Amino acid sequence: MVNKHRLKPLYQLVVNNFHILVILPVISIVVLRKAAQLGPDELLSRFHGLRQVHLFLAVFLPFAMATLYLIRRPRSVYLVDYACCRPKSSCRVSLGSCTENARLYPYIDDGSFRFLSRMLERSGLGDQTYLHPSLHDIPPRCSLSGSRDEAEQVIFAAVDDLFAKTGISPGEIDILVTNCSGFTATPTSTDMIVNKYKLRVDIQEVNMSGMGCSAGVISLDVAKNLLQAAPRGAHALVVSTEITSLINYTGKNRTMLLPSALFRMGAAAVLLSTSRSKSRFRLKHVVRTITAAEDRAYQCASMMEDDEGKTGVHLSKDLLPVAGETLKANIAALGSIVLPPSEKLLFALSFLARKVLSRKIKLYVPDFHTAFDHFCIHTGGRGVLDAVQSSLCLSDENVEPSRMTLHRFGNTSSSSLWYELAYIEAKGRTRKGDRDLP
Ligand SMILES: CC(C)(COP(=O)(O)OP(=O)(O)OC[C@H]1O[C@@H](n2cnc3c(N)ncnc32)[C@H](O)[C@@H]1OP(=O)(O)O)[C@@H](O)C(=O)NCCC(=O)NCCSC(=O)CC(=O)O
Repeated sequence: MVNKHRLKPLYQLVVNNFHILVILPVISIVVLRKAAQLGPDELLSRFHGLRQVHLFLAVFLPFAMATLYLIRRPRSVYLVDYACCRPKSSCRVSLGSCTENARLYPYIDDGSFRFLSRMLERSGLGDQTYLHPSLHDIPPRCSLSGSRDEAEQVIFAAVDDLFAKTGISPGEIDILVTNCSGFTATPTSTDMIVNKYKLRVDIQEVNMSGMGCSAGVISLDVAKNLLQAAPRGAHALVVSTEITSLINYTGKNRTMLLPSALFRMGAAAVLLSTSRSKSRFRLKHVVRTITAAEDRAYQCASMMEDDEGKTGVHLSKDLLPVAGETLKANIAALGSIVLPPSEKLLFALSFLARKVLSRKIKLYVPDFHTAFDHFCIHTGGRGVLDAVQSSLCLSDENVEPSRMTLHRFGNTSSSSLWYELAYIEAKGRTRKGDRDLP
């Protein structure tokens, strides 16, 4: 019997190197046969027959086209370094203390308490995640000043660390992009950073809110686009965070109780540049997939009031399937750019077979290990990680950085992928040339 595991590397070798293994030899054979048919005298006389203008065009045109391509292609964007906030140890909360506190909240009934404690148990969070001190109180004290304090704590800790790591001075920052879904105060978090670090008056700043965990990657894309339009060597500072202490839901709606079991304090600061010097990573592709046009996707995570007028964040049960479908669409778009021809061909064949032969034929799930060495999957909750692992056929080792980040830091929303990258690096798993999927 043919061993599938031995056959696949051979198949990949042939398909991925088709041009070297097949096309180049075929062209060489055709050219050599033609040359042999003509003979050396005929070849020489044809060569002498070439006019200077032909030779000039043969050399100049490819050279001119290559130069034009190099001038017009978008500048590469590099990730100089990144830093993740580790909140003060006084902010640490164990699952036990979360449960004990919840039992004492005056507004929580038995049903809500049982649900919350079960969700805490099943969430995938460990005993060392962080919440702002205002949420340690019984009942929690949620206020604008508390949230501003949380924002300052996590953002400044991450940015201080980044400046210290990179040795860059605040005056060298040209672009500032921040994202935080729930906390949108005036002055904004970008102004908070400008004021604290006395950034230049002419920096370009963008402050994004309400965009959830996806905003981390969207911020990178915005910073990348701004950098490509800025003078060469410019620097962009991207700060991603979620502030947990603005709202504490006091109602009984389960979909709105769930966030308090999952979301935790955290932030990451990232320095990007179009200069390669001192950079650690290259930002290769950013693919956005926006599904807000569909009502089900639009409504799956929203800040709202329940029937009793109590404000909270509603996480619909549809969120998991919607996230799965969106991820699939996003990966398909990304896959068409990054996957090797061997995987694209298998996918195309399974797609054709499904269309032409039978709908029972399963679509081939590409082997993403052929395009990526590490996976940073958003730590949405244990259920999110389980679903992504099974739909992308990832190994336990692939999702370990996400599970460990969820365990250690909880769902820190848009900053979670940087904590995962930090985990991968701390474990010494990255090598030069590795490719990461955030
Ligand atoms: C919460 C979980 C860890 C629970 O794990 P379980 O294995 O117990 O899950 P389960 O599916 O069996 O569900 C257990 C019980 O919880 C209930 N349940 C599950 N999801 C619910 C929801 N969204 N609202 C209300 N109830 C919910 C189920 O009905 C069930 O109740 P019963 O047993 O009574 O029938 C998991 O379901 C999970 O990770 N869900 C995804 C959480 C999520 O939406 N994350 C994304 C956050 S947004 C985000 O991350 C983006 C951002 O940052 O902006």
